[in-house]
Amino acid sequence: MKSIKKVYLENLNKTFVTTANDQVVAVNNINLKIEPGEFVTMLGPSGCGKTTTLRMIAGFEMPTHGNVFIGEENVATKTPDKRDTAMVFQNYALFPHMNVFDNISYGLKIQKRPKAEIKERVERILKMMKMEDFSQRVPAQMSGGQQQRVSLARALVMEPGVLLFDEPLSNLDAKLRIHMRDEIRKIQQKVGITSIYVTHDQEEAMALSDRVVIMNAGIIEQEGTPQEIYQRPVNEFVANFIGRANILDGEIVGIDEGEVIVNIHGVGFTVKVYKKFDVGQRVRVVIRPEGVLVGKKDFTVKVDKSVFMGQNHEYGVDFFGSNLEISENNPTGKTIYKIGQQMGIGFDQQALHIL
Ligand SMILES: Nc1ncnc2c1ncn2[C@@H]1O[C@H](COP(=O)(O)OP(=O)(O)OP(=O)(O)O)[C@@H](O)[C@H]1O
Repeated sequence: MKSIKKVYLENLNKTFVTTANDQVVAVNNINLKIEPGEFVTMLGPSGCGKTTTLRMIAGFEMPTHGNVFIGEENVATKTPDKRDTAMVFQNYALFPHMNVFDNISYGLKIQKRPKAEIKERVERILKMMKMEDFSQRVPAQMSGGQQQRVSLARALVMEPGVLLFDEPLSNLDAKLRIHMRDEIRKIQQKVGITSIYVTHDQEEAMALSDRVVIMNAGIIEQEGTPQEIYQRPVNEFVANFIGRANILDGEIVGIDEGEVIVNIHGVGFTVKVYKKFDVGQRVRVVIRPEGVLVGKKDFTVKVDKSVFMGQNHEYGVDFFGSNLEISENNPTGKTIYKIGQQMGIGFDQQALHIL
């Protein structure tokens, strides 16, 4: 395997000019460092600029301005073949008339590698991906998941410094997506290759990544480990985009080292903080549905929704005129509250996060 490369995007911008002569800022001066061997996912709503960013890394799109470093080299204006990257596409992009072996070996043939080397490399990848038995099949004789594995093998066989994924699992059904994402992660860790992955599926991003980059309207809202993004979102956009979030009004009423006391509708909670707050400051507080505790006495609320989901019981309650979502884990043997009933609740202080 050749060297595993770092990637650095510096003030990267892409402004499209439409046929009506409107300017669309798809990517707005983003900066991002990706370490060698890291698996980074770009996640965001439709139109946020994640695909355009990936395509600028691959060389399918030229930046309006800014730089793309792959390793030490600035490749911003180079064609895709002059960059040390390989891409796995959403639609697999396999040659329909070629069998698996020929699809995987295509890039190496273009590079005019010796026949024996091609055979050895393709067979090694097929073995690693447990696809030896498929080598003579053509794409039409395989399932979507199998075709996507061929597409991944075709990228890996080139031994690129960076592997790029453009929503590779979107065309697969839910069960296969989970299986394939586990497989992608396993293979990526085995090979140790730097990987940049684009998706709009937050669960996929959390399951795959060392680091998640949340994009919105051409900018990066937050980057961090899946835990950081989920537990410590920097703003309401990120809190609402990743998982489900209840966002409550509160007021800082006390400050101690690394902690504050926040008053939420008359009840004080001690919360760990990561930035400076002042006494009297009005704040927004995030609590995930699983951080709301059923059976506590801090607040009495009325149940509007009560749904048994197996692993958890989902409630919706009226909390001072707004809806509060509650997810009670492992409901077996616990009291089930029905719509219209009163329920006592509290908040897990460790799960409260002040924006
Ligand atoms: N060739 C183009 N000409 C004009 N505008 C474009 C072009 N390509 C993309 N855009 C615009 O740039 C913005 C970002 O698009 P991009 O495809 O990067 O978003 P995305 O986050 O990948 O969305 P999706 O998840 O829907 O693919 C969008 O507003 C899109 O309409």
